[in-house]
Amino acid sequence: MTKAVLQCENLAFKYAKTGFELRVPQFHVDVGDTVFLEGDSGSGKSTLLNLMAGVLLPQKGHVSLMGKNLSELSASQCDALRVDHVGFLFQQFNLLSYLSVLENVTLPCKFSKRRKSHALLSANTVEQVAIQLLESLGMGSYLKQPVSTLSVGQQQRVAAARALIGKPDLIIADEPTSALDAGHQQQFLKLLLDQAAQQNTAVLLVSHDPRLAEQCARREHMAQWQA
Ligand SMILES: Nc1ncnc2c1ncn2[C@@H]1O[C@H](COP(=O)(O)OP(=O)(O)OP(=O)(O)O)[C@@H](O)[C@H]1O
Repeated sequence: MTKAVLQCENLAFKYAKTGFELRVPQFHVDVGDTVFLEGDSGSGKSTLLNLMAGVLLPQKGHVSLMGKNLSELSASQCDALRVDHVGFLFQQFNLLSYLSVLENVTLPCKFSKRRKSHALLSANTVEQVAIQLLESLGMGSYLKQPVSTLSVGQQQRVAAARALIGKPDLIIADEPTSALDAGHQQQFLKLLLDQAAQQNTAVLLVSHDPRLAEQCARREHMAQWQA
């Protein structure tokens, strides 16, 4: 049986201020899955991602991560579950500018014992694992460099290595290629998906750009859930 990493069931969420409402009867990401979630601007992608991360809680239904209902967890339990099982890759990268490339990539292993112990299955130190990941993403010559001195495309690959380290069960990538030109978008996505496939990490790719769907196994559209 395929196991869901992430599952939304009968989800209903409404912002009191604007009245925008999202209803998601059923959505799931399975182990090793690659799902492309597309939607126009304002269709509720960020809202759904916040629900999936437990940052927003639904008024009805639930989101489960690794079989655990996020609405039943305390904020600290939710944070711990998220860092253990999910790597995030955002449009703005969220890298720490005062840290080196290597320090940024090893960060999740400082916050998650699980990610650290997974990383240490394939090498003696988390730094060695970070170097392997950075090399596979073509960033092996930039290890000690402060991230503030890198190009946008290079920062994107550092952020990808950070999301991948310690074999999380899922990577949530929100418009991760928006700062790249079309050729580099496909190339970056291929690197990310190849690496994720090697370590059996599922990827949920959220974007308004349908060209990115080609490399994913499944495709879902926000329009199906519009109230
Ligand atoms: N904090 C909030 N309070 C009230 N309404 C909100 C809030 N955040 C978003 N909305 C509304 O919810 C709707 C969906 O917004 P959301 O940011 O989830 O869409 P999106 O698909 O991520 O858009 P984009 O692609 O432009 O980032 C919009 O109509 C927006 O005005």
